[in-house]
Amino acid sequence: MTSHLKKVELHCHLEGAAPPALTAAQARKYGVDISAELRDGAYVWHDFASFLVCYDKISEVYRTEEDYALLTETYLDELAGINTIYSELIVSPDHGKRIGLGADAYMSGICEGIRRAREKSGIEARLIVTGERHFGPESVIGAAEYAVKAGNPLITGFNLAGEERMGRVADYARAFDIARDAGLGLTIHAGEVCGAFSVTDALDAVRPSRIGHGVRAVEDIDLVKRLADLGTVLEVCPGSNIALGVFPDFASHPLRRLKEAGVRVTISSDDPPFFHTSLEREYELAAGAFGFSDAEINGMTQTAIEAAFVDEETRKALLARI
Ligand SMILES: Nc1ncnc2[nH]cnc12
Ligand SMILES: [Zn+2]
Repeated sequence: MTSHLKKVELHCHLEGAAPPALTAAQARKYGVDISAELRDGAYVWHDFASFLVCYDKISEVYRTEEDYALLTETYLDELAGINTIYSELIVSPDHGKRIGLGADAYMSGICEGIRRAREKSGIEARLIVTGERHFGPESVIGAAEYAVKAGNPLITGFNLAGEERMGRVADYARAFDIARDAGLGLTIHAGEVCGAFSVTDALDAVRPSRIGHGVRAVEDIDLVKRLADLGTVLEVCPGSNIALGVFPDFASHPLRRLKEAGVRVTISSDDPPFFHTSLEREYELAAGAFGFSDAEINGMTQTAIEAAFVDEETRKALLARI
C-alpha cells in the first residue's frame, strides 16, 4: 500500500489526463462524434502514432476557458485525493491557438483550475509549455517564444513532446535556447519510442536537467553512466511504457536497473487514462512490480522535488512535507 505516502508528479500531459467520462460529456455538449476514439469508457488507439492522433482528437472537445479550468481542477483534485502535494502539468498553448480559443485564454483557464484546486487542498502546481515535434521546428520555436513572453509565473518549464521519430533533436535546439535564456527549466521527451541515440542527442543539443522517459538509455551502458554522472533526472512512466509496448512487461522494465546504476529516477503517469493507469497505480507498481521499499519510493519523491521547476522557497516547503 502506498496511500500513506506523499506523492509528486513531474510528467503528466493535461489533455492526456482527461477522464473518459468528462470527455464523453464534453463531446455530447459540443455534438462531436468521438465514437472512434472513445469506446466503452476507454480511449481507442493501437500504437504510438495512433495514440497521438487519438490524443489530438480527444483534446478537441475541450474548447473554452471554463472547459480547461474544469479539466485542470478535476485532475488536480484527483491527485490531491491520493496525497499528492505537487504536480507539473505539460500544456500546449499552441493547441489553444489551433482550436481557436487562443493561447492566452487556454492558459488562463488552466491557471484558474490550479487556483480552484489549490484553494481546496493546498496542492501546488506548475506548468511546462510543450512544443509538439510533429508540428515542426518553427511551431516549437513559437511555443518557446510564447512561454517566455507570457510572463506567467506558473509557467516554469519547457518541453518537447510528440512524434520522437520526426527529425533530430538538434533541429529543435533553437527553441530550447530561447527557453533556457529566459530561465525556464528544460526537459525533453527522449528515449521513449527511439533508442539511446535520442537521449544522447537530447543531452548534446539541449543540456536538459530532466528527460521525459529516457528509459531506452538502458541500451547503452556508457550513456547510463553519463546520465548518472550528470545527475540528469528521468521522468519515468512505467505504465505508459508498458501500454505503448516500449517494454513487454514490468519484469523487463529498466526502472530498477537505472536506479541501481546511479541514475536519478522519478515516477509519473504521462497520459493516465490513455494508458489505463494513474499516479496512484504508478506508486503501487513501484512498490509491487518493482519491489521498492517505502524509503526508496520516498527517495524518488524527494528527487522529484529536488528536480522540480519551482523557486527555492517552494522547494524547501515541499521537501519539508515528505
Ligand atoms: N507519451 C508521450 N510521448 C510523446 N508525446 C506525447 N504527448 C502526449 N503523450 C506523449
Ligand atoms: Zn509524456
